[in-house]
Amino acid sequence: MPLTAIQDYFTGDHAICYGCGSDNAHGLQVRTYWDGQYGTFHFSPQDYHTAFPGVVYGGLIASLFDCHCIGTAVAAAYEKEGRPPGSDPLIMYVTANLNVNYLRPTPMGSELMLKSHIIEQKGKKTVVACTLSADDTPCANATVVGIRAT
Ligand SMILES: CCCCC/C=C\C/C=C\C/C=C\C/C=C\CCCC(=O)SCCNC(=O)CCNC(=O)[C@H](O)C(C)(C)COP(=O)(O)OP(=O)(O)OC[C@H]1O[C@@H](n2cnc3c(N)ncnc32)[C@H](O)[C@@H]1OP(=O)(O)O
Repeated sequence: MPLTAIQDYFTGDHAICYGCGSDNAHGLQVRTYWDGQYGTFHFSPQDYHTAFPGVVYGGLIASLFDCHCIGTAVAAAYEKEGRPPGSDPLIMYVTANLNVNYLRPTPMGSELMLKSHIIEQKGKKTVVACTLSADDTPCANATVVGIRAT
């Protein structure tokens, strides 16, 4: 597992994203650690991330999937080109499609783990799959279609 998340290489206009921008003090600070096969991210929901008593808000979960999967697409694209992550010219993807399945209520009070992998890299399109687990139990999964923007 790398010590630096892919989002930590983003600067300036690329660091303001609500989901993953390091310069966005109100953001979620999603961080994707790509090991060449999987992207991993841990997140601890706060009290204000609640939907129902004891249950994490689903829109938050969608946002975590969104930026973690785009981060996975970016990291995998650097690897495919044989370039160090974050090197210029910067590789960036945007979300074309985000599909979430909520399998069971995601509990508050547990650290969530998101684990992503690449389904397809073809031209400017990358498809990423991801599972969100709490206490080793899958609570939601997602597929994200990312399109290369830069
Ligand atoms: C909005 C982007 C502006 C430019 C951004 C530039 C730099 C970014 C700057 C800062 C960002 C920094 C950090 C951010 C990190 C993470 C961001 C979080 C993610 C987001 O928050 S990001 C915001 C939400 N996001 C949008 O605001 C996108 C709005 N949208 C569009 O800008 C276009 O819609 C676009 C570009 C998506 C596609 O336009 P296009 O013309 O390139 O597409 P095209 O027709 O060529 O299709 C090519 C292949 O994509 C497939 N494809 C296309 N659309 C699809 C869909 N909806 N579902 C499934 N597959 C789809 C086709 O089927 C084909 O696949 P195939 O090749 O296999 O046939």
